[in-house]
Amino acid sequence: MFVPAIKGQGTEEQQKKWLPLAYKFQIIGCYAQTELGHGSNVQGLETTATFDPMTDEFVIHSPTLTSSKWWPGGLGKASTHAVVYARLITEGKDYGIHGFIVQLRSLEDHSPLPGVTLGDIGGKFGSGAYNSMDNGVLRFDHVRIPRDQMLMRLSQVTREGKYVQSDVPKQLLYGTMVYVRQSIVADASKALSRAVCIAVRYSAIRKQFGSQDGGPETQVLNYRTQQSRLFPLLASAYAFRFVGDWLNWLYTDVTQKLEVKDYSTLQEAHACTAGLKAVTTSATADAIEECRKLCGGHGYLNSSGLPELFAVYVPACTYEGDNVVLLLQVARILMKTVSQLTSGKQPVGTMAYMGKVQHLMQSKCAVKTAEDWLNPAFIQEAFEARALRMAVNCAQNIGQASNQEEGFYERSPDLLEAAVAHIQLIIVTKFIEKVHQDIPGHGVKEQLQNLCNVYALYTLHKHLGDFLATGSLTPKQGALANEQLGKLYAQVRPNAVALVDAFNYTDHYLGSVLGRYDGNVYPALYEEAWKDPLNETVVPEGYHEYLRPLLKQQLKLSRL
Ligand SMILES: CC/C=C\C/C=C\C/C=C\C/C=C\C/C=C\C/C=C\CC/C=C/C(=O)SCCNC(=O)CCNC(=O)[C@H](O)C(C)(C)COP(=O)(O)OP(=O)(O)OC[C@H]1O[C@@H](n2cnc3c(N)ncnc32)[C@H](O)[C@@H]1OP(=O)(O)O
Ligand SMILES: Cc1cc2nc3c(=O)[nH]c(=O)nc-3n(C[C@H](O)[C@H](O)[C@H](O)COP(=O)(O)OP(=O)(O)OC[C@H]3O[C@@H](n4cnc5c(N)ncnc54)[C@H](O)[C@@H]3O)c2cc1C
Repeated sequence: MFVPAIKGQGTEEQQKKWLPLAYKFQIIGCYAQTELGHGSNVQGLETTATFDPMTDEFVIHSPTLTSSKWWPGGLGKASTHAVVYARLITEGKDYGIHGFIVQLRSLEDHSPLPGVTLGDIGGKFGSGAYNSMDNGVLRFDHVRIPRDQMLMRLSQVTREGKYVQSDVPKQLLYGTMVYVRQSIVADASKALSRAVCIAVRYSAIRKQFGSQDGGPETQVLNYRTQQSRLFPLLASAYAFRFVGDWLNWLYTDVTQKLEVKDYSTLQEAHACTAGLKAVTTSATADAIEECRKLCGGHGYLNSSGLPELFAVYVPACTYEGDNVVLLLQVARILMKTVSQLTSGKQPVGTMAYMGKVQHLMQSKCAVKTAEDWLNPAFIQEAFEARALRMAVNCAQNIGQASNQEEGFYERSPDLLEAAVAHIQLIIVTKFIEKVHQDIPGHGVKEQLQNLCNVYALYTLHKHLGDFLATGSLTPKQGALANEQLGKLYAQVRPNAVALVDAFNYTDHYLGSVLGRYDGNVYPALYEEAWKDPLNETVVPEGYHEYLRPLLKQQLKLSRL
């Protein structure tokens, strides 16, 4: 995040000076934005950067305990420098949050520079899983940096202390977060596909019940309940991969447009990265835990690989923007778009469907049979109608409040659901678009088509209440979707293992005795148990101190 911050907010001169140092690890940087008192509310940060025209320097200061920087990854032990976000004050005026490059530690002996207090914030969730990351705390006591270490692409402070705003939108200050959020979506698919690979392979090996005439028991993968829990997660792993690829394209496109001062897609990039980050990370965190349960008792062992994956993954719901806060950003943009519909302004990009408001508010889904749900046009329209109607309902309810802000506050739980519906529509749309493309490999397209339908119909089934409440579907059509879903699971089953093998993960990368490619699960579990440090001694350390006195007492009593 140090590098993208300098790339996005630094001038060419600043990039030339700092980036080569960072690339060659001659300096190590971190992204110091969040404070003890404020993370989500960036405009509420308290650290100050006051310009001193006498010395041509900024004075970086932490005025309160709550202004201590708190969380930056790499800050605790490793970083020599940070991009610090602070309130810029010049000529007695507060100009709000800006980025500054600040050296924290000596390049000679790594000791903190004068006026800098720093350290690690302590152990984190999951007994050690994420603790290889040194998340840090940082305080400044009037630390001076040269004026040219303010990141000056978006605005400048002159030698005399005049504040000058460039002709670029100030939201570009948040650009680093947009960049990381888009990368988190692709990473969600990676984490989810790891968990699913473990659960699918193990479910093909694990057998319970169902033995007839002394024959083999049933592979748990053949149980309909196992399929209905696992295959939607498999489909989600593919869905997030495709939407992640698309988001990466969108981000590249926006970046190219920004270079020629075209800011027209900035809002679209913000809404899509924020919303997709929120929906994919929440779904992935839940899915990893579901995969643990799908692996029964053995899933709870560290050697299954799932506990560590979960512990490392769950903070993704919080870092780079709390998921609820991000979805409310999407909701704000949805409400803005709905309010502009009457003025004739045509929505664009992923909001374009809202332009069909007249049709979608009244359309009736034409599905009559379960097979009809295999038609992507029906799926697409059902998701569009649900998302648009939820957004319009929210807008109408907000309109009845005494003022917009109050209405938004009161309706925020509904707004959250409307934002999720909009984002799920994007995921479904991008999956449908993907399977319409030429896909090489015999039969691959057909498998992806199945997974696309599973993702869409499972999402529909899970959120059926939304579809019914908005009148986008009838209860009968909801039941037909569920019927079709069951048939799709049966079609996915024969290829389930191949569909996770296709992720091409090595055993080393998976780190799971349950997810081994060769399926040799039981010998591996047995062998792994003997590696437990508790098994280094046959008689445990505490035996003489704690167990023996108890046992001897029992022995004495039994002899009486
Ligand atoms: C064994 C191993 C096991 C497992 C491994 C397996 C798998 C791997 C697992 C995990 C790894 C996965 C991924 C790793 C990849 C990367 C992550 C790595 C580390 C994470 C490091 C984390 C870093 C951080 O967290 S940095 C801090 C992040 N902080 C935030 O996100 C703060 C959130 N808050 C905000 O963004 C803002 O405060 C706000 C909420 C948006 C509010 O802004 P503001 O107060 O200005 O107010 P408004 O809402 O009114 O907005 C004003 C205006 O601006 C527009 N806007 C807002 N944001 C943006 C934006 N980003 N871009 C463009 N425009 C924006 C907004 O729409 C308004 O516009 P209008 O004025 O037009 O309405
Ligand atoms: C592992 C990890 C790594 C991190 N790395 C970095 C880093 O490198 N650099 C950095 O600067 N920061 C980093 N962070 C900090 C991270 O970005 C913040 O923790 C995150 O943005 C959430 O902010 P918060 O902690 O202030 O949560 P809060 O905003 O305090 O959230 C608490 C609760 O309040 C709710 N809430 C908050 N505001 C609203 C609202 N307006 N409406 C409704 N509900 C609301 C949230 O949904 C949540 O339930 C990291 C955090 C973690 C966990």
